[in-house]
Amino acid sequence: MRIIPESELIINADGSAFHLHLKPEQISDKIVMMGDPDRVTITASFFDSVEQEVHNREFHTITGMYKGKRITALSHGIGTDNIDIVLTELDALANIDFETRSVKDEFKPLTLVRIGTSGGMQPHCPVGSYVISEKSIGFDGLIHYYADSKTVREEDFEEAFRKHVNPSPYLCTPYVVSADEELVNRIGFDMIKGVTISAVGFYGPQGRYVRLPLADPDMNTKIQSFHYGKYVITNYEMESSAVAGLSKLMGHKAMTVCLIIANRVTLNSKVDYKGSMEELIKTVLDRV
Ligand SMILES: O=P(O)(O)O[C@H]1O[C@H](CO)[C@@H](O)[C@H]1O
Ligand SMILES: O=c1cc[nH]c(=O)[nH]1
Repeated sequence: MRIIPESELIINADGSAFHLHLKPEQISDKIVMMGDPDRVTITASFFDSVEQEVHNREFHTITGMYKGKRITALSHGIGTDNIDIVLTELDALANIDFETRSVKDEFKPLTLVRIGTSGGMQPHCPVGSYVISEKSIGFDGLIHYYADSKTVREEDFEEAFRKHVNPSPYLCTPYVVSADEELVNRIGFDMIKGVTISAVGFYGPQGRYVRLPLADPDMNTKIQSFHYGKYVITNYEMESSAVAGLSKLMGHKAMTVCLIIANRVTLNSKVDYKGSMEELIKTVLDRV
């Protein structure tokens, strides 16, 4: 039996996971996740009762009951680097015995749904629409740090994308992963399904030119014209690739659904999106 050293999985003095500050009994196996800590408060406002509320850094967690289901709402902050922390600690909370520091005999699968905001890359993903990341293309490179990424990556799709977009060799090699099919069909049956790019930033890495000129000003034109079978790239956000990829490697079910708050084709955006976000959250809570 492997004992995981203290330095590799840091457990706080109160028995909680290092960053999330959560103890194993404080999370449900149904988890909804979002970048914004305030979105967790909004999510919990729909709960019938609240059992736990924990804050640390950008990680805000509330566990409660919603229509007879125990659900955890948790904020992950921005970026796939945060997803590495959140997914590893959630998986540890579910599947590692914090007393013995060893992997439990029985695997506990988690269901993880990220409810995010996103930028639409096609005319059929206007501001206000809900887009499911059926597949994600990670520009982040996180998955390449873990063994067996080949088992969850879609290499033919990756190759076709690389040929079409011809990314600079200085960037991470883009990887392609799919969300959990059953979850996508259950939660997103009436929503737009597409392919999402998880970028490593909001501005230059998503082709936004504010003051600094871009290294590849044609990147978004190439992305918008890319086709692979029935698939086109629908939207940009910053976490879905790592959520889908790490969850698949760990054996959990995961998907991302986003509210489109900017459209990069029509060049418009909406900053007052609270109502549409509340509707999306309630829909996910009903279906998860
Ligand atoms: O609204 P959230 O869930 O944070 O998602 C999107 O918004 C942030 C950027 O503004 C990134 O985290 C991106 O993925
Ligand atoms: O354009 C957008 C909007 C929200 N989040 C992103 O990452 N990009």
